Amino acid sequence: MTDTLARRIDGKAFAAGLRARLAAEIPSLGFQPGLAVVLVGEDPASQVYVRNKAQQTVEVGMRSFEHKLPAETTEAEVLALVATLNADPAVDGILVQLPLPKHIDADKVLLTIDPAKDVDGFHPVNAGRLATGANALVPCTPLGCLMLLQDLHGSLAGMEAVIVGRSNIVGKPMAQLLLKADCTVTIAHSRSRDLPALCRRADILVAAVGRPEMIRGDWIKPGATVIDVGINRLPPDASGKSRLVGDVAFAEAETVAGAITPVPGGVGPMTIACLLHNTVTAAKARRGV
Ligand SMILES: Nc1nc2c(c(=O)[nH]1)N[C@@H](CN(C=O)c1ccc(C(=O)N[C@@H](CCC(=O)O)C(=O)O)cc1)CN2
Repeated sequence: MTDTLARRIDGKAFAAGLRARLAAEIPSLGFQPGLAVVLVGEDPASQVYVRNKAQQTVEVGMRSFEHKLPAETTEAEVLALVATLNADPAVDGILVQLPLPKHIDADKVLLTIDPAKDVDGFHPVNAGRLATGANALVPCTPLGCLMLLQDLHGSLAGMEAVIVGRSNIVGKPMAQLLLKADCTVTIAHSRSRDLPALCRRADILVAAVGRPEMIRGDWIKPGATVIDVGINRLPPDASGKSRLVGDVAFAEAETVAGAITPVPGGVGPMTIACLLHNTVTAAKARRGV
């Protein structure tokens, strides 16, 4: 524990700055990039995220195409919609909001998206490009984490990074990005031996496990930078209020860490800002700009 509290990394402000830079760039492109977002079903959190995506897309000066489909939509219908969007010249980016209803195979849907329009960066072609160091569309959440880290530290070369979580959406691409930035990278997970000791090695600790407040203060190396990707809504307390917490026990962690992302207001807002960034990247690449 240290006398001073960790610096709070303000993802909300950084995301606003990124959106402002995109809004300034878009009029000079000579064309208007378009983003199509597909939502299947009525998951309340997904509805909010999709609404925010559409609103922010328009705010930065791009075209937004929203496709809201009922929960009983068949897999074949979703695949047909993706095929139509692949062929639509006004659409530069396609995002299918996750999670999908259980009767739809998400991997099959993601595989159908044209890799050049895959602004989520989830298609195996983009995952492979990222892994081999080629130009790729990079998953938005880890890209946002990298931007925050580089803004804070400049070069990350030589730093010891530990990522807790091995998902295709966050853990694995985060590891590739940090490796590319010359960090020494460990991916830890639920079966890792002595997780607290592994975490204590980290100059950069990325928590992406989806378990509320699992990473405790005494798992953190004094002065480390902690990036909390978790967004967990706790059940309502006695007063009826529900609270959003990360995968890190924030009150403990901020007495040990050097810098930390809060939840909310840390990594979350970067996800949508990076989606807009990826759409502009995809739009330029499709036109050879
Ligand atoms: N196709 C995708 N599906 C999902 C992704 C994704 O990147 N692509 N990520 C998440 C959800 N998500 C965007 O889709 C997302 C999550 C959280 C936030 C955010 O700004 N969170 C706020 C808090 C919001 C709240 O109050 O609930 C914060 O952390 O400050 C934005 C986007 C799963 N699906």
